[in-house]
Amino acid sequence: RKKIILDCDPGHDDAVALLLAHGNPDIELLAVTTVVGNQTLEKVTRNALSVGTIAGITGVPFAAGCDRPLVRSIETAPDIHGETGMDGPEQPESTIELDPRHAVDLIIETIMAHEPGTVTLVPTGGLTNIAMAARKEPRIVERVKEVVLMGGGYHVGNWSAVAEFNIIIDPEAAHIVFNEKWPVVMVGLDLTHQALATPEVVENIAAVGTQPAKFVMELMEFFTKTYKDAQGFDYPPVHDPCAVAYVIDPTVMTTRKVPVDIELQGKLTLGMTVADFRAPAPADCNTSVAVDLDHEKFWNLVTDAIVRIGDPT
Ligand SMILES: Nc1ccc([C@@H]2N[C@H](CO)[C@@H](O)[C@H]2O)cc1
Ligand SMILES: [Ca+2]
Repeated sequence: RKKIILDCDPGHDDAVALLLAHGNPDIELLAVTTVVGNQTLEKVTRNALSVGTIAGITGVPFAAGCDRPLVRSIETAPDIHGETGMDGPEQPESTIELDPRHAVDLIIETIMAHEPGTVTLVPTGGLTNIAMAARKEPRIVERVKEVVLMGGGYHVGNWSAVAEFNIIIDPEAAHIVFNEKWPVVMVGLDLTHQALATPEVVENIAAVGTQPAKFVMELMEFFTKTYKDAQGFDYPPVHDPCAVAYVIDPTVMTTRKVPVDIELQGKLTLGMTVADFRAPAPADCNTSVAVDLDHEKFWNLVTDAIVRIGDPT
């Protein structure tokens, strides 16, 4: 099984990523950590615990991390995720106790406790916790198998013309993560904008008929409305589970090995993930970007995970 740490900011799509990671039999979820992003740290942490409760996740530590970016001030996304960060469904009170450790320490301890090259880091929010972990314990960089992150976009932006939310809310953290010597797979908007929750997709999930399925359906109803109002999409792109899907089955998408660096100075381009497609990629290039999604295979993974979760509560 593939061991992962999910660092997230739930977030409607982070919630689906967590359900996919928990439900898929090939993934061993070692830890769930939260970071400020879609909403404040307090709100996204409450949301993560709610999803864990609904999914019946036990024996997995949940820890909260950084409550603001390394340098810049907090920027949240209530226009998409609402005031709670996961508006739409009723949220149960959590039955999961938050781990007392800081997320950065839980990330470090988890990686150092497992064989080198066996733990995959899956960030689906801003990269503040990941950057802090690499600075506090540089040895995690050569031990991590790979970093598979939802973020960026080589030709697409959503928080500016050329920058994506997870990167631009903490571009200094992103610069650290993309420039460490670990392998980075960037699952950006170019890919995730193909992961649309169409009515057919939502119907297939609703047909599972369980409480978690109902929860996802209600998440998607809200996400559909806000994505339409705020970004003019007919159907919402469910970004974060794409990163988990890649870890489960890399053939669910195509990738290109290209150098990627983060713009920190641009007036118009701050937070842009600048990908250099000029061939050939340098031999020491440790970054790749996701290009084409196998839509059918992806949504089958998500629906299958929800089926496997059953009705735990
Ligand atoms: N408009 C908008 C803002 C933030 C996000 C969140 N950031 C990433 C997509 O930009 C995902 O991780 C998602 O949780 C999605 C849409
Ligand atoms: Ca997210």
